[in-house]
Amino acid sequence: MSAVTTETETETAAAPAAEPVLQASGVVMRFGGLTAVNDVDLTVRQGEIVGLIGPNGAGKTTFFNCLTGLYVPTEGTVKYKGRVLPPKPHLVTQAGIARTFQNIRLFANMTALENVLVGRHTRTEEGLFSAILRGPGYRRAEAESRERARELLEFCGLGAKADHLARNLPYGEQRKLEIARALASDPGLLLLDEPTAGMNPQETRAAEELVFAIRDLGVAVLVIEHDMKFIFNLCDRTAVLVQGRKIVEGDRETVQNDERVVTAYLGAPLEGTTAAQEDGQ
Ligand SMILES: Nc1ncnc2c1ncn2[C@@H]1O[C@H](COP(=O)(O)OP(=O)(O)OP(=O)(O)O)[C@@H](O)[C@H]1O
Repeated sequence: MSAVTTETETETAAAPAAEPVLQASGVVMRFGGLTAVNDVDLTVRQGEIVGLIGPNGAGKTTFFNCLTGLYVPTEGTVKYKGRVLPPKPHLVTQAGIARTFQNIRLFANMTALENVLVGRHTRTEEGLFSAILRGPGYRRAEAESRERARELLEFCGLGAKADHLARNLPYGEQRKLEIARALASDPGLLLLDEPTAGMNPQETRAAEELVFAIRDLGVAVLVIEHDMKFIFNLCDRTAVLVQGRKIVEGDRETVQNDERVVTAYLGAPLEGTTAAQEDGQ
């Protein structure tokens, strides 16, 4: 190789070194006699969008809860950027993992901007006294937070809705607001739990673009979805959970052609497969 390295060569050489952002190893979650998550390993690397699919009750949300400190796994470890995560949700957020929920959890009587500001608090350093005294440090931090919150609303397509109450936003926009709020904590990894549930097809396509844009910001994404077309359009890799176990993980072809996956979905071809083939993908 020549001594002069072009930018392209540098990028190509750097690509295989993408660091793991998330490393879940041997994660088990038991509720009494029920093993909801059974010995699951999953790695998400910098720059990746990874899908997590599986039939209802497969353990997907429980696995998310294990990653975000809502549950302490019965067994196994979860590392973020090489460090074992503390099993407390606010510490996980502080470490750099943000999430959205399957059932939207916004502050209904607060504006869109205020909801994003709430998501920002883990990144503001002004303490209680500063807040009470409202000194220059506090005012500066607050102004910066507001500016960042407005940027995030703009980024998520909600720039014109900053002053609307969350409860008055259409469902699809509430989902986007959840994403804006999650991004406010400046995560390195974003976990999305069924981000397109209740969205119409146009909103779903727009959500796809938003997830690509988030990845392009340098945020790795792990997404649970039942919409297979969404998953296969978006994800570099997809893992399939069935009855708590990861039965397969790979690219679109690997997952779609795996007989165990087809069987798990009651023998029906995976939804989205036909559309994808028609697209010639
Ligand atoms: N807190 C809990 N206590 C007892 N059982 C639970 C608890 N949370 C989840 N479960 C059980 O664990 C299993 C996995 O549930 P989970 O919600 O993780 O599945 P899922 O794949 O996310 O399903 P869905 O696609 O329907 O959201 C289910 O049998 C569920 O009833």
